[in-house]
Amino acid sequence: MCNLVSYEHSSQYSRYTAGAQCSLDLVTLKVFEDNVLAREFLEEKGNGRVLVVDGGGSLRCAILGGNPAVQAQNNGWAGIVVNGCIRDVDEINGCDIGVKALASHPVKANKKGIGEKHVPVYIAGTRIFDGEWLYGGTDGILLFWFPKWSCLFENIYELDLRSNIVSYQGGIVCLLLMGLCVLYLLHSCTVRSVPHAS
Ligand SMILES: O=C([O-])CC(=O)C(=O)O
Ligand SMILES: [Mg+2]
Repeated sequence: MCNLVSYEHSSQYSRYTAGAQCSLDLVTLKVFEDNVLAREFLEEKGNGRVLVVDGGGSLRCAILGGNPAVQAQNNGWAGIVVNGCIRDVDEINGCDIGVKALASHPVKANKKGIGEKHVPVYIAGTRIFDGEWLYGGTDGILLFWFPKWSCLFENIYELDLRSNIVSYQGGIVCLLLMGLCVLYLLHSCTVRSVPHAS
């Protein structure tokens, strides 16, 4: 297990957790030691989204630097989660966006533009899908399977970028509830289909 360090502007992360707005849909990106696609994303309007960059956990160079982080702030992104390293940490900490990464590294990444956008990624034991919703806070990150209803099911799963602890408790409760609903529906149908003996 790797130690994940949190680079975050605390006010931003308290903004993530304040009020159950459920408004932070995430965008996924899979790259390896290359920062071009992340920069491309952050040049777009963020509209309060969070960019989740799976850099394969590489600790050999930084796939996010200060320039794109500033751009992300100016373009209205809410945060960036990096399964890899970042550089220009002081500049990033000065930005009013939440950034979480594994560590910092002074070396720049490649600029070949290789990677995949909007694909499922696997970070800290958790599969993360494009379009899911995310809350980031100083305690870690909460992800929600289905956006519109996610407010109803807190803690569907938790990705803690400091300790790598993933909690499925809420998800299990949610699955049990759904299972009970299915059983109830099946039971109702069965009862209705019994012919009257008269
Ligand atoms: O220029 C780079 O590749 C990385 C960097 O420091 C930045 O984006 O600010
Ligand atoms: Mg820089």
